[in-house]
Amino acid sequence: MVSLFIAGTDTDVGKTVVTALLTAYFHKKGEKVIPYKPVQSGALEVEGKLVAPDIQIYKQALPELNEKAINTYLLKKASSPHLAAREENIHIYPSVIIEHIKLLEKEHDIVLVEGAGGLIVPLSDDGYSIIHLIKDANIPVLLVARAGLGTINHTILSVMAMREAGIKVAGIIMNRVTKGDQLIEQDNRKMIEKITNIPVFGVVPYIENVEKLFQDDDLLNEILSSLQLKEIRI
Ligand SMILES: Nc1ncnc2c1ncn2[C@@H]1O[C@H](COP(=O)(O)OP(=O)(O)OP(=O)(O)O)[C@@H](O)[C@H]1O
Ligand SMILES: C[C@H](N)[C@H](N)CCCCCC(=O)O
Ligand SMILES: [Mg+2]
Repeated sequence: MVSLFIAGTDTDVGKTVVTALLTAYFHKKGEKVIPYKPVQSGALEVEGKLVAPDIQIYKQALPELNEKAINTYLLKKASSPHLAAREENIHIYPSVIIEHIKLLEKEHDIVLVEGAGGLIVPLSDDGYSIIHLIKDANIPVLLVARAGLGTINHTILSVMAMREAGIKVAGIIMNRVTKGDQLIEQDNRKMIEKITNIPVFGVVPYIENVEKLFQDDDLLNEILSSLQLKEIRI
């Protein structure tokens, strides 16, 4: 039915953790939700097989996920997808990804599409990037941003780029990937909301052991209830 693109201000900001949290949230609400990682670079080798690291986290939130249905391009090099694809003589076709999103939309209430890195991350040598894919797929964005020092610039630049591209930004979720100065983090949230006029739905706390998060229902429910996810309008 509907899709939400989980974009980030950078790589390693927590798009996967937020996608998995949203998967758990919508599943608990009884929605038929599916996360989709169209392009995964930095594939992991597990028992001689290449697997997508992000999907391993999704499966902690929703164990019954079929990996083949939620990843289209699986690339070895832990780099920008355009380089990883070039290294393997693979071409990433946006049309293939968009078609797959439409197929998933037919079978689910909500599709959560995770990007790769930040917004201006090329998928091919011609510079076609994640932001172009979002525009062509015509999907609203939930932007994931670090909570700490440096995020004001990254987040507002990302919002400016999406606005210039005519992309709808549904909201922002900030993420404590590190334990930083709380005064800075609280002020970051206020300044970002004030300057962008986009709601920050909440701040994901620093999680001591992400691997165990989805087995700890109390912690999971505590984090989910601390985020104003009911405010997300798709
Ligand atoms: N709130 C948090 N507390 C502690 N660690 C976190 C938190 N959020 C993310 N991490 C850790 O930070 C790293 C990067 O997170 P994640 O993989 O979600 O980033 P990403 O934006 O999806 O990266 P990519 O661009 O590779 O997809 C991971 O090791 C993850 O476990
Ligand atoms: C390998 C990494 N974990 C991501 N999958 C891809 C990040 C691409 C970042 C490109 C860039 O901004 O320089
Ligand atoms: Mg990720």
